[in-house]
Amino acid sequence: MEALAIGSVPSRPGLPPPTRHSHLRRPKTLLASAPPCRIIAAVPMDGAASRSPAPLRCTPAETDAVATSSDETAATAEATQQGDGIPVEDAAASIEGVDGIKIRRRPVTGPSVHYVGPFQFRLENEGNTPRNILEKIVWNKDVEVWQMKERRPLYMLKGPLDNAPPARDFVAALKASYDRTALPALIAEVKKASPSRGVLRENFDPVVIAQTYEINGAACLSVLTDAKYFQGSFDNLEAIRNAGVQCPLLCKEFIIDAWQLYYARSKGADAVLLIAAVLPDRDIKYMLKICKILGMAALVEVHDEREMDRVLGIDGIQLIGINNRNLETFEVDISNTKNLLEGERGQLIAQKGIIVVGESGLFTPDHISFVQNAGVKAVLVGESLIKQEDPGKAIAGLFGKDISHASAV
Ligand SMILES: O=P(O)(O)OC[C@@H](O)[C@@H](O)c1c[nH]c2ccccc12
Repeated sequence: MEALAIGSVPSRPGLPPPTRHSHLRRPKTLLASAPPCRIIAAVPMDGAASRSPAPLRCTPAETDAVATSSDETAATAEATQQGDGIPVEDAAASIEGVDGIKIRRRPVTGPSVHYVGPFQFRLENEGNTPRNILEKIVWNKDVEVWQMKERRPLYMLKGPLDNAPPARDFVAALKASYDRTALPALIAEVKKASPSRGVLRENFDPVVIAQTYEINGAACLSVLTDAKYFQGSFDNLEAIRNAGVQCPLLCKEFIIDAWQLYYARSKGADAVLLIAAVLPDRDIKYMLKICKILGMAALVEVHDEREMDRVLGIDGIQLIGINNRNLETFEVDISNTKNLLEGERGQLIAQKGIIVVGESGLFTPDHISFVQNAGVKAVLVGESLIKQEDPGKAIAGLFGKDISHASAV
């Protein structure tokens, strides 16, 4: 495999410049214990993209180099994710052990694409094949963010933010709605497609959908910005913000790098999603601080007891989202919300004054009462609204009553 060391590798910010073959460097112990690579494809580089179903390109982030959200985490992440000096099994274990996240944030054994002269080879092994959709999304996001950062370095984003209108108060909007309706406040989601459900709505005008959600009683809106898996965009977020919508906006993104927080704010976000399955505790803490500086709220999403306990150990969290959908398997079970709020966890949440948001799989007034009885004060709803002919009118159907400001509640 070392013979395939051809091509140059751009350096990643904050890391030493790569040596000539550093992108193909593998720890000896890893080489010794890793199963032999399978050669999946060998194609000439010219015209390869048009013949290959999934065009192969060697992008900077497909290298072994690691960029993390904080300098603080860089050292640990580099050590664990490159697996330097530890056998592959131990490398995998320590990655899983990084502050409790189960997914691998980057391919452990480096890129799967290699070049020999004009040929591209995809060499797949366990370490560079995503184990589930969440890993796939996050690995792709890593490449994407790195490219976006190259185009718009942080200093370019920071300047204009000084004169930008302040973020709207996402948490206050949820509380006001709950007080007004005595029902969970609605965060209505502007989502065209999802990896589990495919395209949810063909005729998709994000601004019109956002406006109809607002008129019909949504407290806040959630706007998908991931393009590859959800057909969302930051243009949608910006367009909704510029169209005069008053509701605070949640940027629904897979955040892995603090740069994305600044970018989201620059596009009009008032809140961001931080997914505990993807972020180690110290990244969550670090990002919460930046959100505070930017005036944005953070919805910290959990799916199981372990993630909930991790998050309850972090100070300063105002919003916890319980996702009823397992992002690794797509299974949806709304009793997850109830299970995670039972007993001491529910008591601690109440003591800390945290607002819990029930997320995913909510379709009927019974579902809404079920999660409300479990203790949620807000719900995040996408599919059941967006699939209806008039997504705004669908809100009254979901709650069993009109919750718009116009209605006498
Ligand atoms: O369409 P649903 O089942 O109502 O789900 C909405 C929302 O909870 C879901 O889109 C979601 C929850 N957490 C996420 C994280 C990333 C992408 C999407 C999500």
